[in-house]
Amino acid sequence: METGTGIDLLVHNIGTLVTMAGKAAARKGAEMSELSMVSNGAVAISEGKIVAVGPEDKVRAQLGNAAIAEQFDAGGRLVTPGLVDPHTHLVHGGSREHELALKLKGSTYLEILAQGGGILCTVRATRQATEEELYAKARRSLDIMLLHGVTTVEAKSGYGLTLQDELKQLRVTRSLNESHPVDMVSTFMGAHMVPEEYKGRSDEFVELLIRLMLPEVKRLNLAEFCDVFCEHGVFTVEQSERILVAAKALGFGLKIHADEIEPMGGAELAGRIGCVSAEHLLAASDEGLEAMERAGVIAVCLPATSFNLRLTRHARARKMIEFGLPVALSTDYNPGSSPTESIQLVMTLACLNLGMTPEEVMTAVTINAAYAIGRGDSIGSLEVGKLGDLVIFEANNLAYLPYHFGINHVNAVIKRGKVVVSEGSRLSQ
Ligand SMILES: N=CN[C@@H](CCC(=O)O)C(=O)O
Ligand SMILES: [Zn+2]
Repeated sequence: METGTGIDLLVHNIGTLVTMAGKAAARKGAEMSELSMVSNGAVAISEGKIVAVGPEDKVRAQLGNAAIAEQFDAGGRLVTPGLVDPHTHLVHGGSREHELALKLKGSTYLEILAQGGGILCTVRATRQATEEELYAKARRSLDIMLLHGVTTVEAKSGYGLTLQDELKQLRVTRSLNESHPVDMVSTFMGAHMVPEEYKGRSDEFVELLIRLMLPEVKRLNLAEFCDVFCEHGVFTVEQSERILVAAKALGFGLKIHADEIEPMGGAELAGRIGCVSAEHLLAASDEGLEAMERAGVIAVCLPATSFNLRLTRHARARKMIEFGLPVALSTDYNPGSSPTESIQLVMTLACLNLGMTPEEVMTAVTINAAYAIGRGDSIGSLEVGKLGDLVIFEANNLAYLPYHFGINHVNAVIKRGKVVVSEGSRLSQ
């Protein structure tokens, strides 16, 4: 640390500090269990970034006589990097609680969709909503995410499916990024569904996406990634490839909802065209997972979705880790298949249903999630130069978080060096 640098915030008296410090890449295999933990730790933050981190005595020695503007006593608690939610459908109109009764009567997700419900129901509600209404609803969900320890969120469009309605969703994400403490990463997902007005003409809609929507979203700089729902009855592998290859040529990073329900070859496609991440993957083949591993694609598993869809099959996270794939976790927050903002619930489900250990889960919601949205160089671990994004948990060990489930363990959240949640439930913005 440079002598004379003033410290804006010193977080001290940390019982267990999970730094996630390590190699500058997504963690795979046994690396997913290496968390670089420190006992009796401290973190010093200046101008939003970490300037010193480690055992408290060493951090204090490093700070020397530097002025410390504010101190935060962590009270011996567990402190981790700010959690990262790398896959959400945050901005949308309406809700779909009526689908619960259909589900209980045995209707599947794809059956509800084929009957004009599901995503198409939310498309109608999103088209009807004003930008202000969408903003207010998404902001409430973003507050809940922050209260649960999430400091960076990816958000997809895909409930507009016309240029104007997609841009409306994307502008809401941009406004949230500008006005809310949580940092947003924006993804264009015009290929979330074929809209009703293009029923039976999906190739024409694919052309519209490629010729009109993608270039316009790029021109307005409203999204960094492009995502496609590659699934039976939605977009084929061939259509998904055309859209993603066009997006790549425009400079978008690529994501794909792959092999969620039916084995389609989506994981193979993700490897072939170099997606940054592939999501869901419940039905992905061994060959698909190997193709992803060779291309360095991050597997984003969404256990709240398989739980909520009452699926007996889950993403094969253990196999993925064995294959050397970096695994990330996310809520997949959306009004249909995963109406929850709670990343902490996801952490429990990842242990119980995917067989991941608490250490692997922590890696998956921090550093690997950060790499899944292209932010591995600035968030996801507590290292000098990275953002001062920290969560103070009402716990003194890692396993306690997934073990004691269904409640919010957050005591406080620090975003870019500012205390934005304190005493577990107060938003101090
Ligand atoms: N599978 C596709 N898209 C979302 C669900 C969206 C919805 O049902 O509204 C998902 O990732 O689960
Ligand atoms: Zn999704």
